Amino acid sequence: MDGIDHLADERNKAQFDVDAMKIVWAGSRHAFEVSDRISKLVAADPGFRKDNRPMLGRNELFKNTLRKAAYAWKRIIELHLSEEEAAKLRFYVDEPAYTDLHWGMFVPAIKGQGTEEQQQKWLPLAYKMQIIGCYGQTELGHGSNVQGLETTATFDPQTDEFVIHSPTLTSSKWWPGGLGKVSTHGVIYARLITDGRDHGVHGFIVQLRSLEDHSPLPGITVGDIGMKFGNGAYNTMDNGVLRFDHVRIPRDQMLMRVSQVTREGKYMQSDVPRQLVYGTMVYVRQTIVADASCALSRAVCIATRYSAVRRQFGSQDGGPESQVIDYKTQQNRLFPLLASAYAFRFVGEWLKWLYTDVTQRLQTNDFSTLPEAHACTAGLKSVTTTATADGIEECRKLCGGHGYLCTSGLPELFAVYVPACTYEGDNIVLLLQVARFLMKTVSQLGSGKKPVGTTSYMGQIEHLMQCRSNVQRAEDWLKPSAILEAFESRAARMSVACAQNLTKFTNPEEGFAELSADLVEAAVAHCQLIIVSKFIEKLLQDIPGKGVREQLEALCNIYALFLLHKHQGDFLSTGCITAKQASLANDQLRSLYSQVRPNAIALVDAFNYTDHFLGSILGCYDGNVYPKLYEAAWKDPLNDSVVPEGYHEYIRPLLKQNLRTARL
Ligand SMILES: CCCCCCCCCCCCCCCCCCCCCC(=O)SCCNC(=O)CCNC(=O)[C@H](O)C(C)(C)COP(=O)(O)OP(=O)(O)OC[C@H]1O[C@@H](n2cnc3c(N)ncnc32)[C@H](O)[C@@H]1OP(=O)(O)O
Ligand SMILES: Cc1cc2nc3c(=O)[nH]c(=O)nc-3n(C[C@H](O)[C@H](O)[C@H](O)COP(=O)(O)OP(=O)(O)OC[C@H]3O[C@@H](n4cnc5c(N)ncnc54)[C@H](O)[C@@H]3O)c2cc1C
Repeated sequence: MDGIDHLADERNKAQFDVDAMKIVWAGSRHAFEVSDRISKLVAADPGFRKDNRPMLGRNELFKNTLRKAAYAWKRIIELHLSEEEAAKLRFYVDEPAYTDLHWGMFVPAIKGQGTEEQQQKWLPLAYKMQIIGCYGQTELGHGSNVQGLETTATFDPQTDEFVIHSPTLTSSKWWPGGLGKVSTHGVIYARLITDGRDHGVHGFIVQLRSLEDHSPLPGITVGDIGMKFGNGAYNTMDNGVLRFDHVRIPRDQMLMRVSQVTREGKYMQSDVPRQLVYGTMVYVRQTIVADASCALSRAVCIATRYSAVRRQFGSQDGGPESQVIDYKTQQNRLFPLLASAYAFRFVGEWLKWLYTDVTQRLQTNDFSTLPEAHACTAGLKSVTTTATADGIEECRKLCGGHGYLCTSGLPELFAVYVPACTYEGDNIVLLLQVARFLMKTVSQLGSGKKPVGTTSYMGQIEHLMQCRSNVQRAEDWLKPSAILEAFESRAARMSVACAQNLTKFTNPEEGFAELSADLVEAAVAHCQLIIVSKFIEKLLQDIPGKGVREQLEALCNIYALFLLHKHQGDFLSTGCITAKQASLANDQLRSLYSQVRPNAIALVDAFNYTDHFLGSILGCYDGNVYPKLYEAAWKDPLNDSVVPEGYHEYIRPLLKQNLRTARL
């Protein structure tokens, strides 16, 4: 606007090499270069404009999304983008659309659960988008309880077909993204019935709409489920409702990697565990952890830049007022979120590695790490999305009144992000899965079976049950060993306490239900330990760039000590630390905030977000907030006329009537 960088002084204060940090954030130089190039390409293309989203009605908004998705595909083809580049392009276009489900769930479901033959048949069509697919699992009556789904797929040996049917209202598919108006096909989850026997839930590829004129095929009723939370926001997505009336599909459209139905109608199970039917969810949960770091870093970037621009109180001798970022209360709310964004980035990287590893093992029929992969993806999805949704809302408050304006970008980000706490598994339901895994691990401790992976700390259970932290000075909390011991003993003691309480119940399931709130807390403690320990492990790697390691160490300590402060009750009640040590941790935290303060703007610059992607006046790179806010206000449709529409109908008569009343 005025070409001046209003945050230049802040950028000059940085004590580290921001370009080197950009590479750490991106994961590698290659990832950085791809991300940088594609984000700029999207930002420069008017076809991807998004600032008008909150003003559009549903039909207009949806059509606009269809246009953008088609345009994105055209650009992907024209520019010969690789799979990685195309995924980045969709990410930077930053508009939820049916393509998320097509690429994010439909394709992975066929890859993970289809046989070689099925993959060869369906994947090329999906890759070219000659068919568009969704993931049709949740029903009106059941989402969390997958085993409770009611849709049926009954084998008809006469015709070698399955008959897909919705027997009740509650069996209507409800929520699948992309289903409402776009998908031509779906991976539909239904109870498999052969010869009168129910074999539980399996996946089937079902064509839903004609490839000629897009009308629903016979026996299929399909539509959108209606407006969702927040204007614009997730309403770009056509979450759908779907009912089947005895729809017939060929037998070879059941996804048959896990189990098969023969021509004669015989049900056969491979030696693959049945939980692989849930494999797509494990995959998506892993990607959601990486998405959490993106969404949180985006909100934190906005709040940090604006906190450096915004001044309130504290003027001395007519000088400028204080930047709100200098208030310790602001730092105490903002810097742990900045640290969390980095923490989630690194745990996301690790989880991707774990997922790749388990996938490779599955290919050789090694299923040994599947339970841990399930527990880690479920638990980390839950903990990171909860913290991110809360964090985005905190960032809105950190921006004061202006944070409530759509032009801050925060209301829309919150509205789009918050269902992540529910979709792909309700966060509490997922933590209960982690708790089951932990109780199993604790119960096996005496059996000589060594806990491995993320539960290997339980191998030193005797030490962890009685150790006392030896922190004596605030600086002692900077030692990774002190932090790890405190987090490990807290997690171990909470799990063991739950396990001991469970033994008081004759019926273990009753006990589990009664103690579920405590079990969820134990699961959170375990997941937070994973995040802290993966951040510490990241610091053991070679980290080039002046001052980069020091900044990451400070952020790692902030993340850990902030959690320790927030969950003091756990640490104190389990006797892992004393009240004095808790207070020392808090002292250390304050001093870490002072260390991070001069680097705060550079630390958010390292995310390398374009102004287009951020979509926020408060977070714009040059910090020139006020003129931009002022100018944007005048662009609101309400300001198209000076006297509003409706004046003559509703305002003028009121004013006249008031005059008459006043004269009386
Ligand atoms: C506009 C502005 C800007 C834009 C800005 C953008 C910025 C922000 C960016 C945001 C962008 C986002 C983009 C992403 C797109 C996403 C789109 C949304 C997609 C959402 C899709 C969905 O929402 S799709 C449906 C997901 N729906 C669930 O998620 C159901 C949960 N419900 C279950 O998942 C099961 O129901 C549940 C509970 C396990 C019990 O299952 P159950 O009853 O069968 O099993 P049991 O509990 O009895 O467990 C028996 C044994 O199975 C073991 N086990 C269980 N699960 C296992 C597994 N998965 N793998 C291995 N093992 C497993 C367990 O550990 C036990 O093991 P053991 O026997 O050894 O103890
Ligand atoms: C935006 C969005 C997009 C979605 N996209 C898709 C999609 O593409 N495909 C698809 O198939 N589905 C999709 N879903 C559905 C989603 O996966 C489910 O909503 C989710 O799994 C939660 O299930 P539910 O709605 O049945 O919640 P419920 O289980 O009914 O949850 C209600 C409450 O009950 C609690 N609760 C439930 N069970 C237990 C328990 N055992 N113990 C303690 N508390 C419990 C929960 O914590 C929650 O507080 C989407 C949902 C949303 C919001």
